[in-house]
Amino acid sequence: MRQVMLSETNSGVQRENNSVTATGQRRSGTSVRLENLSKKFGTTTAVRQANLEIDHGEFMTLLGPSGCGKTTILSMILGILEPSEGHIYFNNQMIDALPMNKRDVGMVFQNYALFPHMTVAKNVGFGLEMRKVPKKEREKRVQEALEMVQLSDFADRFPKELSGGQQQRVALARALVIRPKVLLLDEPLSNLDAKLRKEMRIQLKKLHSELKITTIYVTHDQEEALSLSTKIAVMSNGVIQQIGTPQQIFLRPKNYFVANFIGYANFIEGTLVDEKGGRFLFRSESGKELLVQKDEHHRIGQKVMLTIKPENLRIVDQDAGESSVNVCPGRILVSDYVGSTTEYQIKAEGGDIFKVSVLGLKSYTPGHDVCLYFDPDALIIIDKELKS
Ligand SMILES: Nc1ncnc2c1ncn2[C@@H]1O[C@H](COP(=O)(O)OP(=O)(O)OP(=O)(O)O)[C@@H](O)[C@H]1O
Repeated sequence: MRQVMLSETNSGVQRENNSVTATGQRRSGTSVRLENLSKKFGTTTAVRQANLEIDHGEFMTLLGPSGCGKTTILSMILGILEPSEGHIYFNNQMIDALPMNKRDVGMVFQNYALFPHMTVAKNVGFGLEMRKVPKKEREKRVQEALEMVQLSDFADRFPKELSGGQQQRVALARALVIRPKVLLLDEPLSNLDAKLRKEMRIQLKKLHSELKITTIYVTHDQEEALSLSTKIAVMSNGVIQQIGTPQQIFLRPKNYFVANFIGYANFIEGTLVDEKGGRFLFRSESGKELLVQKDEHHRIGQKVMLTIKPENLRIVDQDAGESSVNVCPGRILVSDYVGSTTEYQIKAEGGDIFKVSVLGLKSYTPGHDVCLYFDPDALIIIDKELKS
């Protein structure tokens, strides 16, 4: 996270697909493309060969743990950091040489960085004042921006007279008032409490569907990413591991890192040994055989991992399932009632421990013998190796 002043307007880059909303805000249609973008700080490679296409009006989230290079990517798009390699394009025009004040990019930071001695209206209008926008036009645009974030009645207050959520909305208005072609949001909700985060999330979503500004959002919170984004790029160690819609990422993680990061808790290593009834036959390292749905990315003979979510792994009675396909005997180790669900840890035959989440009160206590049912359609084949 860094703290920088907002960017300027009047880009030298050609504008495309821009129309004006009822409130005068430009519906911005700028595509952003990163091509083999890398950034090195001495011996640290913060971003490695990032390739990313962000369509007009898309809400793209960079999702990953602390230090994986998310802010570094935003900083290169904003223009405060120069890439070590690669290029950035807005509407298919390379902007590498375009200075920050010509990129027409708005940015909101985690710590909002409002000027404490200025009123809300002054804070929002500051960027326009710097750009010498005439007073009348400035006042009109400040009013519009405050309307967008529902803070019209707060124009004369000072930041210290606002709640955290309201301050963050001022920061958003300050970014929107310049009518940016691209909006960069760096963990903008992380300083807010859980309730406010949710409220702001809904507001951000509404605002994006109204304004359709191409938005790049940075977070390490998977729920936020899944709820807000039209696309997600999951990152680890400076490398983009997977790009897809929230559904694709959530239902079809590609590798161990992505699956683990978004909450798949059970992993089994083994090999795809055969094909049976239109499914792959998988043999785990402990010898357990499981049928799993086929996908076009894997082939027989390949060493892979299977993963399944705790809520998709089922507990069945021992008698019911002993001889059935994809059923494995096990013993309850831990049962933990946590509100609407009970979380079990079950030691399966062969020694692997699985997590199972079941709706409702607990039915089994530790020591109870059960069987686990691995639904072939809920088992997902992932790669063991990360992209590096
Ligand atoms: N100016 C700098 N000089 C040296 N190393 C840096 C600099 N800025 C970032 N880094 C390093 O680059 C890597 C990526 O940092 P970056 O801030 O992009 O991560 P991030 O994913 O945004 O993390 P966070 O979620 O904690 O903000 C980290 O290892 C960080 O220490």
